[in-house]
Amino acid sequence: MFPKITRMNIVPVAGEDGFLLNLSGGHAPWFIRCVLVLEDESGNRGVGEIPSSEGILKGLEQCRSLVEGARVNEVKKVLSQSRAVLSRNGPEERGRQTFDLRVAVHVITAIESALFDLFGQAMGMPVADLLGQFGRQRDEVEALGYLFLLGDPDKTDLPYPKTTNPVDAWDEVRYREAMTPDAVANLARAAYERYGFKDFKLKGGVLPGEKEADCIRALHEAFPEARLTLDPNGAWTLDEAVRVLEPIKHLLSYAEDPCGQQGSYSGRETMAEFKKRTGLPTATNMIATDYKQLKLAVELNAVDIPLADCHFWTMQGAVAVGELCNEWGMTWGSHSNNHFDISLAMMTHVAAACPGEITAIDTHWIWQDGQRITREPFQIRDGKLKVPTTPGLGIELDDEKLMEAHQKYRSLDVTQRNDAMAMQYLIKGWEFDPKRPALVR
Ligand SMILES: O=C([O-])C(=O)C[C@H](O)[C@@H](O)C(=O)[O-]
Ligand SMILES: [Mg+2]
Repeated sequence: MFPKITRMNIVPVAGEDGFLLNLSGGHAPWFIRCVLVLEDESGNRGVGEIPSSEGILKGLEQCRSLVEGARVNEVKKVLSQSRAVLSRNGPEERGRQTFDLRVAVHVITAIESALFDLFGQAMGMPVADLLGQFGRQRDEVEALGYLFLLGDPDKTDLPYPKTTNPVDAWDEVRYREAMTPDAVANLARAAYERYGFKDFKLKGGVLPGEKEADCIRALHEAFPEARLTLDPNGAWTLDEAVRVLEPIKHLLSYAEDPCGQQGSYSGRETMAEFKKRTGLPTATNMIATDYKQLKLAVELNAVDIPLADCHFWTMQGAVAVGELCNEWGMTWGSHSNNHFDISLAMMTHVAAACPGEITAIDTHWIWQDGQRITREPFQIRDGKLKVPTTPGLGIELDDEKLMEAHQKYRSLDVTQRNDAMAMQYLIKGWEFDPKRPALVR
């Protein structure tokens, strides 16, 4: 008999973040996540990490009675019951922010991750080996260097982290203003030195498009061999996207959400048109975020690289997208938001189980590196993450660090990401506009 789950702990947590800029505004000095910890009768613990919001915390509570008392091998039963309960809350929208505002899919993922962690431990198998039709497909997962334009923290009175004892170039640059092509190339060099990335992505949707194209030119000059992409989160109109990216298309491997919903045209329609007009492959974490959207995106030939982040596709869902991509001649990739080391492990296992050639996964980890809630966070070396061979997710929770992160959450009095708050220090009264780069006001 497999052990029963005796306890479900829902632990909202917070960590430190820099002044990272994007279409939604500027990151606050903190980021908010939710950790789910399941304990079973044999004393094992399983964990999951997702974004946090009041809705998500409530959604997890709604599933408590389905999880507690279940056996650790009842993964599918618990997940389908949870799905049914959550569906009664009504339909949900991703929204137009750079981040996904849905509840149910995140709640399911937290439960799924913690259950697979426990089930894997009971079976003596790593989660990657249990996922998808084929299990583990690789022992190392490539990650990309995820770069951001950075606001000047000294223009705010917010408690942004400061580096006191830099150990390397990355520590020198990660919390300082970076608004020029040179500064972006410097970030890439410093990140390369520490992590060995072969690919880079620049978060756009901040400056006028042409200025961001100049940053790509600087990145190419610094790393002529690197696969590069620019992601304005759909801020540009179709014409703007073509105008900005056509001159640098030979430097880009693909364009991520260059345009999106525009007037009466859907994001899938404008992206399909963008692909026709430029010949550039496209990636998205905005217009193919569930099966219906993915079907429409494929029918319209709008997307080459669905960035199926397990946090909003579920772990099994993300691998299913990877399997479809492999069959349909598309390329699987993963999006990310700020995250702790549990999510890093979840994304690594998921990417390991996707068959065929996949693209380097996004991770915000480089901005959080040094913080942890597990004893030994996975490391990025030579641009890669090793997929563990130990049972479950292969991580061990550090209770003291978890409590520290929870105390930080409690001290903040915020329950959800809000990038407008910090942005208002740079532009008084700043408000989100999905069709205008953050500093174009
Ligand atoms: O690829 C993306 O769209 C993201 O990583 C979305 C995130 O919300 C990003 O914009 C951020 O962290 O500011
Ligand atoms: Mg994106």
